[in-house]
Amino acid sequence: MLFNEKEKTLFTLTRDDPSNPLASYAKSGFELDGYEWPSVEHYYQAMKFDDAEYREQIRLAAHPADAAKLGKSRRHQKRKDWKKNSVTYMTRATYIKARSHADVAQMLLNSGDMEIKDLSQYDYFWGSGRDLRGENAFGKMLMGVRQKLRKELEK
Ligand SMILES: Nc1c(N[C@@H]2O[C@H](COP(=O)(O)O)[C@@H](O)[C@H]2O)[nH]c(=O)[nH]c1=O
Repeated sequence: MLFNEKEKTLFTLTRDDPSNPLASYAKSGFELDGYEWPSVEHYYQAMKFDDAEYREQIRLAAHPADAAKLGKSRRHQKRKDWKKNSVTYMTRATYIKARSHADVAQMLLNSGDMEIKDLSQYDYFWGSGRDLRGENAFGKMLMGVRQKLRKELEK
């Protein structure tokens, strides 16, 4: 049946689902650049800014959603090179999270060669948008990290 085949080749999630270990909102902490980060989202949002004090405020946010809100503030200027580097920061944090939590790495590796899609309806960059034609940058990033983890296992 077509439906079943589709199920086998597609792995879906949404970036802001704290209950999914692969989401950036998952509360799986890790250490990076000399600090403890409560989630990938905290790190990603903090890295938007040069202002160390504001970064620290984001790092200490109670919930990934609060970190995201602070990251969207128009009162604080984002780094000029942010758009160019945003995917790199999301990738770095996700990779370090997976290296710090064996169960997260395993979950990603268990997805095999399935296409990973972020189904976020309102996000045409990280997600797939309402019409599923979005960039799916979050899903692509996860597939890249999966590839890297797999290569490291082969060594
Ligand atoms: N980071 C990014 C975009 N982010 C866009 O801005 C929204 C909020 O961004 P964020 O806080 O980064 O998740 C996000 O939902 C997405 O639509 N867009 C792009 O073309 N290229 C990027 O590199």
